[in-house]
Amino acid sequence: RRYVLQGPKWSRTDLTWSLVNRTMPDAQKVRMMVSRALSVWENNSKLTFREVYSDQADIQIVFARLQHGDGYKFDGPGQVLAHAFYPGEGRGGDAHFDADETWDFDGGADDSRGTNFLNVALHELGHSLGLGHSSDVNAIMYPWYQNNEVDGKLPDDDRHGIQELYGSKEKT
Ligand SMILES: CC(C)C[C@H](CC(=O)NO)C(=O)N[C@H]1Cc2cn(c3ccccc23)CCCCCCNC1=O
Ligand SMILES: [Ca+2]
Ligand SMILES: [Zn+2]
Ligand SMILES: [Zn+2]
Repeated sequence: RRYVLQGPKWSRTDLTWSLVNRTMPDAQKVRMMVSRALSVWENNSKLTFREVYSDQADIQIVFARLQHGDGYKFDGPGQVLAHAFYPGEGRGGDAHFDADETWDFDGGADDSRGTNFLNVALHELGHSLGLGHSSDVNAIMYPWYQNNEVDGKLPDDDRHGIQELYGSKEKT
């Protein structure tokens, strides 16, 4: 067990999410990738996710740059790529992505077209669900970005972490 369970967890398993920057370029690709990242967590737990178009969503997805109102300012291109808040009311669960990064929303296997948004979204949404960082270098929750192909399969350490929080899917 290398992952860290970070305190609070959601008291519900049916959660909602919403993309705040609805008119940003590539908004459709962003929504698709967020949905793919959430289904990876959904497939390995009892959690279910539903997209809503409201700022009342449990998990708000935000693209912002530098100072953006939460005291954790971003730093321009590179360095910190994103951050997220652990489960809770208000900004709890929200995931913020640095708008100054060159994001690749098409799931490129190398970083030739930019930083793989799907990988970063998987990591941030892990925090949104209550997972801290892992010392397992192969884990999604490892604190350093790596463009590792996850197509659907969650590394063991991350799966153990999410199942400790929210159980595993009923064996059908
Ligand atoms: C895991 C990731 C999706 C989210 C994490 C932040 C995080 O944990 N959010 O929940 C992140 O951005 N980590 C930095 C950590 C980091 C690496 N370096 C840095 C140089 C300066 C500042 C930070 C870093 C060395 C240079 C590479 C910089 C580009 C990649 N950046 C990182 O890997
Ligand atoms: Ca940055
Ligand atoms: Zn923020
Ligand atoms: Zn992190």
